[in-house]
Amino acid sequence: MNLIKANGYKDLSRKAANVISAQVIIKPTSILGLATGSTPVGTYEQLIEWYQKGDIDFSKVTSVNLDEYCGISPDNPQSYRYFMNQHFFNHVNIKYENTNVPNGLADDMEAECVRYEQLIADLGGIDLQLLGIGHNGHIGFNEPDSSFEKTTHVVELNETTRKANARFFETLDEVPKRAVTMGIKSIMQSKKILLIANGPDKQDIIQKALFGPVTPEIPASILQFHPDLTVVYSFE
Ligand SMILES: N[C@@H]1[C@@H](O)[C@H](O)[C@@H](COP(=O)(O)O)O[C@@H]1O
Repeated sequence: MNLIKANGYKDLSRKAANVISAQVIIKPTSILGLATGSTPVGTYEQLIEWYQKGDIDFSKVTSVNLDEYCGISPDNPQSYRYFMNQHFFNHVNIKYENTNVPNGLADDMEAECVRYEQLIADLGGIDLQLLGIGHNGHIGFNEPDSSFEKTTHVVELNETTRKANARFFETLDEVPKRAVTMGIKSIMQSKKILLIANGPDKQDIIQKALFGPVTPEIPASILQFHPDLTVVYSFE
């Protein structure tokens, strides 16, 4: 595990963007696993800035996002597809057809999970997966559970997660109750993982996830077993 302490959010964003940038420069056809949430926003901003300066080229990159809410259309500003377009895809030269987010509106969610998992396999797996972390240790939307759910699946979001995400919605009632997420196996099979955590409220869960027992009650704790994990954090 490679632990990198950053001095505040701007520094964290720059350091995380450096890891992604190095990946894309070394392998322009990289498969990037991308994440939503407030933490990666600064990382995307930094990457956009470097793209605009001509330092990084996304034209051959393919992306696969971790998760999406069920029952929300891609045009809905609260959807993760919309988030990715707004915060990243619309500002760089990644080809839209090479960007993938699970379809939360699929009629048959089971089939959508199978399709998404197969898509990742057909791409040859993820080269670098970016992850944030929820206060309960969730990664993607893999919520604390009695076992590690392996592949892409539909989850019932728990109350802490819905409350934490309610800030993006008008009311808590509007926060979807279900989401589709890559599973632990999908994430763990990524060749490299970059976990980012920002703010004093993430210190406790990072401590538990990285240095406590590996348990599905703290989904991120499985990352201790990943052979190429980089964690960039700032608890300021
Ligand atoms: N599904 C996302 C996660 O992928 C993200 O890591 C988490 C933390 O978000 P934030 O970075 O806003 O704390 O929020 C959501 O639940």
